[in-house]
Amino acid sequence: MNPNSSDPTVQPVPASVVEQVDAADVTLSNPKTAVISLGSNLGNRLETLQGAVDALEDTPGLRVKAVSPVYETEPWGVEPGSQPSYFNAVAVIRTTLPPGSLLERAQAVEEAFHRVRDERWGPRTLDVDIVAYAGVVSADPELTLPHPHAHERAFVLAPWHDVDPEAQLPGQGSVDELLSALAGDGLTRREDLELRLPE
Ligand SMILES: Nc1ncnc2c1ncn2[C@@H]1O[C@H](COP(=O)(O)OP(=O)(O)OP(=O)(O)O)[C@@H](O)[C@H]1O
Ligand SMILES: Nc1nc2c(c(=O)[nH]1)N=C(CO)CN2
Repeated sequence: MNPNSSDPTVQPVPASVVEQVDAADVTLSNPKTAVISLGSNLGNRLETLQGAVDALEDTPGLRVKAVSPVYETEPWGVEPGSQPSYFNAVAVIRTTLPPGSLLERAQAVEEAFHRVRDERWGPRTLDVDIVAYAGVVSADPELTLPHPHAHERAFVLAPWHDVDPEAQLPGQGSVDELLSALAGDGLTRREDLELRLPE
């Protein structure tokens, strides 16, 4: 006899709960690769980018697998000369965090570096964007995947290409081709600077 069938306190688990638990198990046991873009154009830009890499590594369920070279870049999307130049880099991570939790962590790291949100594309101590999360494609404005501007930003594609020349931007094509289609102006690889991969 089924031992539960005579126990009135044991309710069947609703299918929706089983689905959620299964989905969580899949995430927990199955780390995903994600690409994070880092940018800074205020304060000590290199120190801030390194701090962000270290803070990401300090996140439970997240490992930084690669950090790109550092690029000095002209501010994109704003009046030329209206802001200081950026330092940009990308980090490739493996994580068991689902996308929404990764975004929360990214925003907490920005806040730790005193990021102030006022104007769109305004100058900032630190910007941490999720460029891509596994092959996920989503139009959710809270978390659009891949990042809605990634395909048109050489400051994202060039460092990503450096660490993964075969990379694909889900729904957009190869990073190599997307990068070739953009003028590489306003981007200088800073050979004299380096971000450390946390140990
Ligand atoms: N892939 C993504 N990565 C980070 N934030 C995202 C993403 N998709 C949507 N967002 C949303 O965008 C909002 C604004 O982000 P943020 O202030 O960093 O924009 P921004 O850096 O000024 O511009 P951009 O998003 O074009 O880089 C965030 O609150 C977040 O919810
Ligand atoms: N060069 C450069 N330009 C930008 C950057 C950035 O990181 N680098 N970030 C922006 C908003 O996320 C807007 N413009």
